Amino acid sequence: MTDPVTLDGEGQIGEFDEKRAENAVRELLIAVGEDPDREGLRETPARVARAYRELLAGHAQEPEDVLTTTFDIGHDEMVLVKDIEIVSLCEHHMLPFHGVAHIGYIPAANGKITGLSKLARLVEVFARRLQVQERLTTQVADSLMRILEARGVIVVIEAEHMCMSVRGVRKPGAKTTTSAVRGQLRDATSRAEAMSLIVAR
Ligand SMILES: Nc1nc2c(ncn2[C@@H]2O[C@H](COP(=O)(O)OP(=O)(O)OP(=O)(O)O)[C@@H](O)[C@H]2O)c(=O)[nH]1
Ligand SMILES: [Zn+2]
Repeated sequence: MTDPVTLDGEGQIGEFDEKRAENAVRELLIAVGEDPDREGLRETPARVARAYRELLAGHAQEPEDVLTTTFDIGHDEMVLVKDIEIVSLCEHHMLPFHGVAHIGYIPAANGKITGLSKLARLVEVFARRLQVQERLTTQVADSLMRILEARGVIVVIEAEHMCMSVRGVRKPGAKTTTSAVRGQLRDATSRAEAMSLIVAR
């Protein structure tokens, strides 16, 4: 039998086994004292399995799959896309965390830039995996540096974790901010400038 969930460092895992996920949800329903065969729950294992397939679709994708369209328009100043809504699944509790990502980069010296929507698609690739917010942030930043050969990158993610709001410590509204800054944007002045654009409303 192949091992279906072997994580490597980049979060690539095996095929999503929908039947196995369904069986697991059925077991969970029994474990919490429910009758999985009652009318309202009959289709639930299949629905939940489909939901997880969707929420974890990024495990089957690579950043290269979405950072495809590149143009050379000779723009060499920062490009910043703000308030990209994200939903991810925390790997500790498998509960969602949701919020916004802000992504800025200084294009390569050869002026290679990508389509604006591709930045949002890139976040999706990594958000639709079992994650911690810090890793999500650094994976987006490192992919942009590597694939676009960007001269600098800043990624800031602000999110609320359901595992902190609906259970455990129960602090709804608490927001976590993470950032990853690479290349030329690490310079104090550039970093401050980028941050001021990100916080400006
Ligand atoms: N750094 C980091 N921590 C996270 C993230 N998502 C969830 N956590 C934390 O992971 C930790 C897991 O702690 P544990 O003590 O093993 O689990 P727990 O008993 O459920 O912890 P509580 O949430 O405090 O009840 C918790 O403190 C969560 O808040 C994340 O994206 N980044
Ligand atoms: Zn959690």
